[in-house]
Amino acid sequence: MASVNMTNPDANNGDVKLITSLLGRHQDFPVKDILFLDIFPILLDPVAFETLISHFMNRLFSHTIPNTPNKKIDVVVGLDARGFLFGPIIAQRLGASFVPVRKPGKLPGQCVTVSYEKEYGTDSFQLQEGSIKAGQTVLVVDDLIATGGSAKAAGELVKQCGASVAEYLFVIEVSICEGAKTLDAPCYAIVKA
Ligand SMILES: O=P(O)(O)OC[C@H]1O[C@H](OP(=O)(O)OP(=O)(O)O)[C@H](O)[C@@H]1O
Ligand SMILES: Nc1ncnc2[nH]cnc12
Repeated sequence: MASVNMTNPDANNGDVKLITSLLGRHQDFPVKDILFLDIFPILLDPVAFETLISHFMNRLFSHTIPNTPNKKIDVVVGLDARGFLFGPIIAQRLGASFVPVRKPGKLPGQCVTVSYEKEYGTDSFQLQEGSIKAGQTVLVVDDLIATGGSAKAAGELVKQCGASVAEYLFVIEVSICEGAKTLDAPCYAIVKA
C-alpha cells in the first residue's frame, strides 16, 4: 500500500478530518510492503477519542440496523487487540454486553476456535462458550478492516453460537483490500484509506 487516498464521501466531515489527520502511518510495518495505519495517536487526545466514539454512536443511532429483531444490539464483540479499545465503550453506551474475541491461549474455559488469513499472515481467534447466547444480535467492532479475514472469522464464531452479526464497525477500511465485500452484514468505517 503506497499511499492513502481519501475516498470516503464523508471526507469533508469534521470528525472524519480530525480522525484522519491523527492516524499514524508506518511503511513496512510489521512486514515489508504494508503501510501500517496506527490508531493510537487518536487516543493521545481525549477530545479526538470522544469524537471518534460519538461518531460511532451517531452512526448507530441514526439508522435502523437491518436484522435486529428486537431493534437492539445485545452484544458488542471486540477483536483482539485493538477492538478492545473501542468495543467496551460502545457496549456501555448501547447498554449491551461486551464479549472479547481473542488470539489462541488467552481465554480460560471452553472456547470455540476458528483459523483465518489476514493482510499480513494467518491467525486463529477464540470466543468463550456461553458468552453469546443463541438468537442474540451482535455488533462486531475493530480498529481496521483490510482483507476482512479477521472480521469474517469473528462473524463465524458468532454464528457458531447461534447468534447473528447485524453490523461491523471499524475506524479504518483499507478499501483496496476489499474486505467489506467478504462480510455478510453491513460494514461501516469512519475513514476509508
Ligand atoms: O482485515 P484483516 O486483513 O484481517 O486485517 C485486520 C486485522 O489486523 C489487525 O490486527 P492484528 O491481527 O494485527 O492484531 P493486533 O490488533 O493484536 O495487532 C487489525 O487490528 C485487524 O484486527
Ligand atoms: N495496514 C494495516 N494497518 C494497521 N493494521 C492492519 N491490520 C491489517 N492491515 C493493517
